[in-house]
Amino acid sequence: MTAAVHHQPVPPAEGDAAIHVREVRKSYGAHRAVDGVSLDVRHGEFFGLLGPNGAGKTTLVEIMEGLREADSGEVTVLGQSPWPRNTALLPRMGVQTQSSAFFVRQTAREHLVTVAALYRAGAAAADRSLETVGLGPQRDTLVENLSGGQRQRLAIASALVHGPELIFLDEPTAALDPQARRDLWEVLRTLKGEGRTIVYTTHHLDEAEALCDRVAILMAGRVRALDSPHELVSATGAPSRLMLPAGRLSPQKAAEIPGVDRASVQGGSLVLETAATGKVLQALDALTGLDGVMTRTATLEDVYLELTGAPAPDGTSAHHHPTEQKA
Ligand SMILES: Nc1ncnc2c1ncn2[C@@H]1O[C@H](COP(=O)(O)OP(=O)(O)OP(=O)(O)O)[C@@H](O)[C@H]1O
Repeated sequence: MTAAVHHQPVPPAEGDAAIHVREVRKSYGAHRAVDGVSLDVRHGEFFGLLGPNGAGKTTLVEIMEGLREADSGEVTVLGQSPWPRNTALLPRMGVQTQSSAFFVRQTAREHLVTVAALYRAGAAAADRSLETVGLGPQRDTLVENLSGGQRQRLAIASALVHGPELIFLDEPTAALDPQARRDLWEVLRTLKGEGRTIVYTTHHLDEAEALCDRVAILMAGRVRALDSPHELVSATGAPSRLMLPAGRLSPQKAAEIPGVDRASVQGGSLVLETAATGKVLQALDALTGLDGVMTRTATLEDVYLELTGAPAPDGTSAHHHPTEQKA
């Protein structure tokens, strides 16, 4: 894939958020899929939507995209209401979903040219998008003969072909091999660099941490946390782990080091959990030296597991994670 997108950069937007969501609710029968969500996505922001299966991510995104009507609440996208279906918004938005439809009897390029034409964009735009997602070599392959990962890239190219200022991507890397995944990250960073706003649904926490300016973690239809990955990780109580070769120090002795919360042997390593990494490293240095000692600090995945693992019957957080976004 090439990171060069070559579409017109988006002019800097002023003022209001790209997406404004207030107290949005949507039920299917008695089931509250989205249960009072409020959030803003800023212009030019790379915004991640995370949460377990069934948390309400797709429902919320479809409401933003104008594909679904909310039962109540307020939604504004690029300054307009997306519902009832707002055709003025379509050229400004790109949407990739898990169930993207294709013209399977066409080649990859023909498919993209067809999609581009729907937006009054020319064949050159189709060619650019093909290159952007690394499908140049498959341009003349029938869509029905593309691999799963290649189809996924074609879906992404279809979402980008008209140079939209707001892009919705739903698990875009789900079927990609590790190299294609990293390549797509570069493409996405370039899109962001061009000033585009990206709403990104993913189950890959490493991806959210590497790409997103802010993430919202949804659970049972509610926002359980919303902030930058860095702030969420800083605010978490998840410990850092220090690992040293087992046998160098007994777990009992390690547990006595001030600041060590837990010491256990896992595989060939002695693993120390601590919230006071510096202090424990100093003590270890004096006891055994630091050769071969590895540290693993808390990640967004730790935050996510801590949040989503905890029961929340009333939807509030038992932890001290910020649920209010900073303006
Ligand atoms: N059309 C529908 N009719 C009835 N129930 C639905 C419908 N769509 C979704 N639901 C239910 O609403 C809840 C939220 O679903 P949604 O697809 O929004 O979750 P999600 O966070 O996108 O999940 P996943 O990570 O599995 O894609 C789920 O319990 C789901 O079963």
